[in-house]
Amino acid sequence: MGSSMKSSSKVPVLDLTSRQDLNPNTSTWRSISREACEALEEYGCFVALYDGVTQELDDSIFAAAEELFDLPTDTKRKNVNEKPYHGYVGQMPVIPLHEGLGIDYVTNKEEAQRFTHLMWPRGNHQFCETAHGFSNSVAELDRLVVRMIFENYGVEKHYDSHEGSKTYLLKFLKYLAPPESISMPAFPQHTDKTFLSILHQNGVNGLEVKSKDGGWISLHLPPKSYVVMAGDISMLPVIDFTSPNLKPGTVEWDSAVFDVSEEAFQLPVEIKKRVVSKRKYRGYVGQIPSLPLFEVMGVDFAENEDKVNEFTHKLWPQGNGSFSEAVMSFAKKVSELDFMTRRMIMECFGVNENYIEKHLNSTKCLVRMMKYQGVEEKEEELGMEAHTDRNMLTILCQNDVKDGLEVRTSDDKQWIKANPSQDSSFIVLGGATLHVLLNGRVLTGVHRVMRMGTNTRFSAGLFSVPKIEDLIYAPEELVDAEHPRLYKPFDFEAYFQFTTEGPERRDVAALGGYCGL
Ligand SMILES: O=C(O)CCC(=O)C(=O)O
Ligand SMILES: [Fe+2]
Repeated sequence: MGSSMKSSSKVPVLDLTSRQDLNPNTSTWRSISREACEALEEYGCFVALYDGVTQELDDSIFAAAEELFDLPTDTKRKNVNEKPYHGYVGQMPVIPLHEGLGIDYVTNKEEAQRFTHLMWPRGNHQFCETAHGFSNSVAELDRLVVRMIFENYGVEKHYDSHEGSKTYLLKFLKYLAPPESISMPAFPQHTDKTFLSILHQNGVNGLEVKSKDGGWISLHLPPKSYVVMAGDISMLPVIDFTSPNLKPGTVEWDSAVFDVSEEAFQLPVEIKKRVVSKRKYRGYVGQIPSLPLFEVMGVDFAENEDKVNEFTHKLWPQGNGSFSEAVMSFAKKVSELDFMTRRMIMECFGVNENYIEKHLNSTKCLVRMMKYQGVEEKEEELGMEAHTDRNMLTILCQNDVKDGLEVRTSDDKQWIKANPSQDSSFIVLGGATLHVLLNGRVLTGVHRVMRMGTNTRFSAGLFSVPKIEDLIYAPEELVDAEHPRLYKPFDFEAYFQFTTEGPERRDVAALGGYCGL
């Protein structure tokens, strides 16, 4: 579980109390915002001094926690939640000192009441008021910090939609003292799967954060302080490409894209099999024994009306205009983002204009619609195995089931949830072809889909794929003494074929073996 080396660094403490009179557009606001972001970049957290929670609530929240943990285990177990670590956690052999109970959607009064009623069927007004009141006060701190972050990074126009799409979970956490005062982890190292987490504790220290040098920093928290911790979701950069014409997340978009894919997947298996292709990952794929939750429909040449209609016709001989229309408009709209992104990347690396033009016209569109059945159990289940994409660029979006896609960090140590930051977000992934074309300048990220929760997740992706006739090679301007040419020109189709002959062949390492110099 990693080393226990201590670090001498200190996590910054920022004063966010009312004495600072924090108002947007003041210099204090801007400088504290900058400090907050610097701390999040450096340590992934900071300590906030905050007086928005009254002394009374501060006292009563820990009394409430004690009262809650004192309930019989069977009662606590009634708090089930399909999301891991949201319901009751306790009596786990690997973390014997720990117990946790989550109240999901706690800032909503009815939800706080529902939880209270579940634990105390005869009612516990005091508990409910405390949990709800404390959460609302801490949510104010969350909103303050999120506003600071958004403004500091110049994306304030997305603040409202971010806020609108957010819900709050209050977690009560208890850690028993270890026996005979030996020091042992009460909870293993991890990152939070949230955007931000805010932690408050009674007078007993224990939380440690890992610094960039790998050492552990112990947090000694003064009274009225809160640890503001960046979760995985804020680790992925968000880039604003908002265009008035591209409106995912709207009812129209969702119904265009995800309704038709639902309709297609509802067809009987024999019909879906009419579009099975010899080429894996095209046409229909489903009923894979190792991935029972997963099905996909891939429409190749989605920019070409005849090809799309031909595909549609195989599924619906009587025709289905809305399916063809949805596939083509998805391809057209998302291609704009694909072209823009690829152009920006290439311009950034100094690729000449002629090559960029030629390159942009050398791809075709594959639209893939994916379905991942929900799961009953509390456990996570694999929806799509870990892999890298082979094409140029992949752009993904999903229905209202945001959880699922995860990307692995380049040190291979962690999986980060790639949840969209808001309804209108797309996830952009570079494929192996882009990696070759840019002479290794961009990485090809390993990603997978994990399912949890009972709802069915639909995702849709635009895959820009080289046309068969073009050889892929890095232009001269990306090759110099510092960046020797890494790969021979390669034929995408032949490479694709190579990768289908064994799962390990999709690794970037295998790419080196295939066409490395
Ligand atoms: O469904 C998703 O979000 C991921 C799909 C994916 O990685 C793929 O089709 O290559
Ligand atoms: Fe993928």
